[in-house]
Amino acid sequence: MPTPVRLLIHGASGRMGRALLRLAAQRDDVEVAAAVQRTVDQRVQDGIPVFAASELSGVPDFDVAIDFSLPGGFDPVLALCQARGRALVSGTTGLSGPQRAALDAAGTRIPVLWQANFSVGVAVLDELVERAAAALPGWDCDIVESHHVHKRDAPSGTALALGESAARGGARPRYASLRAGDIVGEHLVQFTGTGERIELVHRAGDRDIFAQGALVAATRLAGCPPGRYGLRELLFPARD
Ligand SMILES: NC(=O)C1=CN([C@@H]2O[C@H](COP(=O)(O)OP(=O)(O)OC[C@H]3O[C@@H](n4cnc5c(N)ncnc54)[C@H](OP(=O)(O)O)[C@@H]3O)[C@@H](O)[C@H]2O)C=CC1
Ligand SMILES: O=C(O)C1=N[C@H](C(=O)O)C[C@H](O)C1
Repeated sequence: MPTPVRLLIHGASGRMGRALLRLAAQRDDVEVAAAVQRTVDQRVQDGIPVFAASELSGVPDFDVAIDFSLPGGFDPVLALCQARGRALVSGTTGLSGPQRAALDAAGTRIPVLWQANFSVGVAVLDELVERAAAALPGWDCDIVESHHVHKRDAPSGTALALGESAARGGARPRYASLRAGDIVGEHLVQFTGTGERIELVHRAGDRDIFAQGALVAATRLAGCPPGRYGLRELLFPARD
């Protein structure tokens, strides 16, 4: 049995962080070295040491940090990974242009994977959107995303990433956002011509799909050379 990959879970008390901790506990290829959240009320949880964001420099050694926090928490965890020479998997959305540039720069020193959406279904949707956009010149392209009322960024990271794929295919996407109830995440990409319409839609029913994707990506990123990695090349290595 190979040695488990040691994880730092950053954003541990959040909706995604809780799913990551629960699913990591069910796997034998990872172990959680530490959990980090903005504020701490319990120093140890289920045997895992918990640190406040202000204590980040004191976390024990780890192989890969998994970050699902907020843009305000992103810079410190990226800096920590670079200082320690450790890999980073991040799904935090709403990052600024400079933060995205810092990710690219970090890829020259450590293995880095940032992905707006860690579900397999959205990875496939992304391919379909680019192909549809290329095949439908002149059609309108609208991306409608729906999420729970607690989500802060809009359009969602996924909507923006799908829009980039549509643009690569030649479309000029427009965006609309809906915040309602407890919707986990839905993305509709609609291509409209004259007298006809194509709708490509992905509906996430459970955050576990994102958490599983991030955990698998972390196990594959551990031990990789420095670089800026994509989810598809880690999940489907034979295809890319
Ligand atoms: N790429 C993907 O597949 C997905 C991405 N996301 C993205 O992941 C992020 C988290 O989502 P979600 O779990 O719903 O959010 P939550 O608000 O539920 O959780 C946020 C977490 O980050 C922590 N946090 C907030 N600010 C900081 C900071 N400055 N430093 C360190 N930790 C901080 C919070 O700690 P505390 O509780 O102490 O405030 C909490 O643990 C969002 O950007 C979301 O868009 C979500 C789902 C899937
Ligand atoms: O905040 C969320 O919940 C989600 N955020 C990601 C995004 O911004 O696209 C991914 C997913 O849709 C859930």
